[in-house]
This record gives sequence, C-alpha cells and structure tokens, in this order.
Amino acid sequence: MLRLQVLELKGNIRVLCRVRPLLEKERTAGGEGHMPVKVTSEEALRVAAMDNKAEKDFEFDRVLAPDEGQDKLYDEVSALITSVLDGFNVAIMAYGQTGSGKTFTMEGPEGNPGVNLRALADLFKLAEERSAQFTTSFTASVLEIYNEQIYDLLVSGAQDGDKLDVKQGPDGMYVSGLKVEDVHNMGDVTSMIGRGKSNRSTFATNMNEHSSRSHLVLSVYVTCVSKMNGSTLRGKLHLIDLAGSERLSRTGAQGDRLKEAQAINKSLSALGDVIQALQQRNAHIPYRNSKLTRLLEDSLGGNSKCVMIVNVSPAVENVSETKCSLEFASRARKVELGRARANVTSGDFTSALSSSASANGGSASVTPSPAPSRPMSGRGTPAGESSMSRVASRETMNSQMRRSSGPTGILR
Ligand SMILES: Nc1ncnc2c1ncn2[C@@H]1O[C@H](COP(=O)(O)OP(=O)(O)OP(=O)(O)O)[C@@H](O)[C@H]1O
Repeated sequence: MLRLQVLELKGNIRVLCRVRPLLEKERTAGGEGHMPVKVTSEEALRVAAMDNKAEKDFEFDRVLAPDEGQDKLYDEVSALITSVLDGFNVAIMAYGQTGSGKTFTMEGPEGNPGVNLRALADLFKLAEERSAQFTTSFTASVLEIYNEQIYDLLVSGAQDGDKLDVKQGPDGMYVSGLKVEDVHNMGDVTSMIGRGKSNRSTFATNMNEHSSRSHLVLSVYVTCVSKMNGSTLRGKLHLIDLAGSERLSRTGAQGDRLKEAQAINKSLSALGDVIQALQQRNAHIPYRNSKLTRLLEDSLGGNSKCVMIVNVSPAVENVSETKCSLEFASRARKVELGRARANVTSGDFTSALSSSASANGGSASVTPSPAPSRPMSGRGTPAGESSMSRVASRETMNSQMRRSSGPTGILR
C-alpha cells in the first residue's frame, strides 16, 4: 500500500516561460536597451510599464532567458517526458503568439533540434537501457487541427477532415481512423516527421500563415511489457505546437479569414475554459467544446502530467500580446491535476514499476521518502501539509526536475 502511494505523483500543470532573443529586424527598430521584457531570475520575469499599464512581474516554474539554448529547455521537461515509459500520459504544449518561438522550441531548426526529437531520442535510449526488464514498443502519429477539423499528416493527398474524430476507447482518448505507425529508431521518426511536413505543405497555400493558424500534434504511444511478470505499462506523449494565441482584433481578419481565426480562437479559448474549470475544481470540465481539448482530455485531467511552455517575444511591438500570454500561462499554473497514475493494464502494478526502477540504474527505491514522493506538489494543500512544506516541496520539485534525466522522477 505504501509503495503504491509513493508511485503516485501529484500533478500540476508545470509552466515554463521561454523568452526568445530579439530578431535582427526588431533589433534595428528598438535595440536591446528597449527590451520591455526582462528575465529577473530563474523563475521570474518583468514586463515593463507601457501604454499606461504598470510594470508587472510574473513567476513560473522556470523562466528561460533568450540565451538559454534547446538543451536547457529540454532539461526542464526530460523527467516528465521519460515517465511515459512508466505508463504515464504526458502532454507538452508550446503556447504563445505567432512568431514567439513555439516551433523553434518544439521542432527546432536543422542542427539544433527542439523538444520533439530530443524526446524521442531520450525514449529510445532509455528503452534500450532497460531492455533486460521490459520489451518496449513505440508507435506514433502526426495530426493537425485546422479550422476545428483533424487532418492526418501521415496520409498524403486531399483529405476530408470530417472523417476524423476524437473518441474515447479502453486506453483513453484516440482519433478514430488516424494512421499510427511503428517507430523503432530515430531514422523512422525523422522520416515520419518529414512526410508529415510535406503533406502539411501540400494543403497549405501559405505555409507560414497556415502553421500559425493550426495546432500540430506529434503523439507517441509507448507499451512496456515487463519480462518479469507480463505487466503492461502504457504511456502516451503528446507534443503540441499550438496555433498563435494573438487576439482576433489584432489580426484584422475578415470573411473566410475571420471564420478561420474564430475557429482557432475556439480551440484556444476552449483550452482556457478547461484550464479555468480545472483550476476552480468544477464538477464539469468542458473538454467537449473543441477537438483540441477533447483530444487532451486524458492528458489534461487527473492521471496525467502536463507542461505548458509559454513562448514570448521580447520586442516592444509585441508587449501587449506578451502580457496576455503570460496571464494565460499564470492561470494554467494554478491548475492542480490531481495525482498522476500509471496506466497498468495487467499484472502486478508495483512489481512492474519496481522492475522499471531497477532498470533505471538500480538506484531507485520504492521506499517512501518525502521529497521524491511529491515532485509535482507545491501549489496544492494536501491534508496536514503546512505552507512551509509546500514551498519546500515546490523547490524540491524544481531542482529535481532539473537534475533528473530519466524515467522517472518518482522512482529516482
Ligand atoms: N529561442 C530562440 N533562439 C533563437 N531564435 C529563436 C528562438 N525562438 C524563436 N526564434 C526565432 O524567432 C522566429 C520565430 O520563431 P517561430 O517560428 O518558432 O515562432 P512560432 O511561435 O512558432 O510562430 P508561428 O506561430 O508562426 O509558427 C524564428 O526566426 C526563429 O528562428
């Protein structure tokens, strides 16, 4: 019984903020000295007073300054990502206005990969490391949500987005009819992502505009079967590059463009509504209000772990959108998801996870110890916990997240 409790994680939406560098064109317009966004510590940033609005400080689980690279960002999410190998559902989503650095963060330019490729490489490596204990298999899919319709990017040619819908199955939410492919190594992954990109560009007349108006979801499904007792752990990882979060009034859209912008807004505002309902612990969480939130139902609710990376531009002209993004992300940070639980479909739960622990170098222990047992806590008030210990556990969580690089935060 004690062991089971230790293996549970209390989940919050962990929110990271990444401030991108000024672009060349922005530099000539204002220069570094005029940057209204300043990173003030590893967990805080300040947006300068502008347009009659006072300066404002924001705090997140981690704030990444413009000169912090892809490796630093990945360090912050790697422990959660690799916990899919222990049967958890994990979602990592990049939020922010167009041009704030979402695609840079998730996909990354050639030669400087972002979260997506680093995550897959990490998962393959760890699966190999624990191959004596587990048989691990990976499948993946790539989809796009555009105008509230789902497009399978692994299928070439014209598509009827109406055919794909999100359904609830025995293993959680899934998209019926979506192509899911086996992936065995990074070669498979890069070729799959390449096909996805090329299919995406065939139905986009203007790729830049299209990418900022659609949500791109790379999903990885992991099945780990224990060689010891046959227990099966199923984890799911959604890596999401969200559509640009800018407000409609700013886009100046009309006609079809306005309809499109409203559809984008619908899923982002539905995401906001879900976050608000979760934060207020409402009995009803409106997941069904958009394709995006429906798909994320089992990654945003209990039993799951979620990281939101809010990307912001430091440029003067973006300051009001920057504030909106930071306010949205601050609300997300208050959400408690409840305890994350592993998806174990058969066999003995504890021994499956124990063997996973020993596969992580044998140092992990399922003996309860206060800090590692609550790595995701800090904002909730579990019965009997003082505010001092809450602060302590948040700090523990943050430093642990930075240090930890393998599955799983809980078992290290
Ligand atoms: N951390 C970073 N370091 C260096 N350059 C960056 C960083 N983040 C973003 N950029 C650059 O800023 C520009 C905009 O970034 P990006 O295309 O990732 O934005 P986006 O939010 O994905 O926009 P869209 O919604 O249009 O897809 C790109 O030229 C990108 O290379």
